[in-house]
Amino acid sequence: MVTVGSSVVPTRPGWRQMIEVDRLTKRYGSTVAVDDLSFQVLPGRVTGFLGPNGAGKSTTMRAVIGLDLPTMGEVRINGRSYASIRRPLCEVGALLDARAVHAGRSASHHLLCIARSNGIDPSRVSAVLEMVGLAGVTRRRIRTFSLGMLQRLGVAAALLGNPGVLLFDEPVNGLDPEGIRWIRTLMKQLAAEGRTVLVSSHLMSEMALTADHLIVIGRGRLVADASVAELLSTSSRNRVRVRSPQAGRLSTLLTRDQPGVNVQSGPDGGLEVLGMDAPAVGELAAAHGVVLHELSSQQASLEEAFMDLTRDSVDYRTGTDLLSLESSTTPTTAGSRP
Ligand SMILES: Nc1ncnc2c1ncn2[C@@H]1O[C@H](COP(=O)(O)OP(=O)(O)OP(=O)(O)O)[C@@H](O)[C@H]1O
Repeated sequence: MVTVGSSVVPTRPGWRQMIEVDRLTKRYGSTVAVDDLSFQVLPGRVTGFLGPNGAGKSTTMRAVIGLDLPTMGEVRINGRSYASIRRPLCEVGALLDARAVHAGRSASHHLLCIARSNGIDPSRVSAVLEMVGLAGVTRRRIRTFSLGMLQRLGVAAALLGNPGVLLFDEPVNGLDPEGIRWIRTLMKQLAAEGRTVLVSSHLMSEMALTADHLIVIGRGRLVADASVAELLSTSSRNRVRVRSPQAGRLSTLLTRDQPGVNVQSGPDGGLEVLGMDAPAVGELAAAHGVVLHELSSQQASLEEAFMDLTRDSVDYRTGTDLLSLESSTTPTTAGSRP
């Protein structure tokens, strides 16, 4: 049984911690993985960490927990470096690589070893295994675990010290729909308890449901630091759908003398208008006596907004992607920057 709730993980008044990434640069030889990156992750909300493949998300997360030393800049957790925290697992929990476990151990032995070496009460082991839904397989060797089970075990390890700061790198990888839903609920619950939650994912639809705030990076640099709503509202793919028995005339009116307005025909004879909001379309139609049968604002999806934002920082692109970019008529929109 999966249990997520404040009855299992009590709220602690000390959970007002924040992660500060301050002018972080990380180079591996000639590769600049992270490039003068600054942002803050605040408590009480789920912060999604997005970026194309190779953008530097994992490197940044590793730097937060001291696994990678910055080439320049620093990362602070509540004002201190990870190395200076006396009992790190009780302040910061992280799931970065679910496969990085001793496969010959059982789930409970694995967690017990971590608990012992970090001065954590061993009673937490059964508590966290219960929380992540692995209570029925505590004695099974980890080598028999599926990827989804490994992810759950990694989440259990991150929660072991009941920390106020949590980092999850692609936690839904390998999870089934029930598992994805469970992770979503868990993230929100942890944030609602006042913790600081940073989670990376490539699943935009999932991020749209889970995150309150987004940090988007591309080629190691900050692209956007904004709420989900702000980010969606700035997308150039926001459009107005309009249907009219005088569609041809309306289309001419919309594009005539209106720089930046783009009108496309939909399959049902409707029009999709980019570069103008719904009230302006309605007023223009009314001023010229054009009858409207439908007028609605269509918001871009997070995936569309993400594609806009990161268009210039995608390192790996297929031929099909290139074709669709070339045929795209909409300009790139930058999100709000701090
Ligand atoms: N240990 C390393 N040695 C050399 N290069 C590395 C190392 N770790 C990461 N890189 C490089 O740094 C860049 C950023 O990688 P990173 O894994 O942080 O990106 P990411 O955003 O997490 O990518 P993905 O979404 O594909 O997981 C990439 O070009 C990667 O090849």
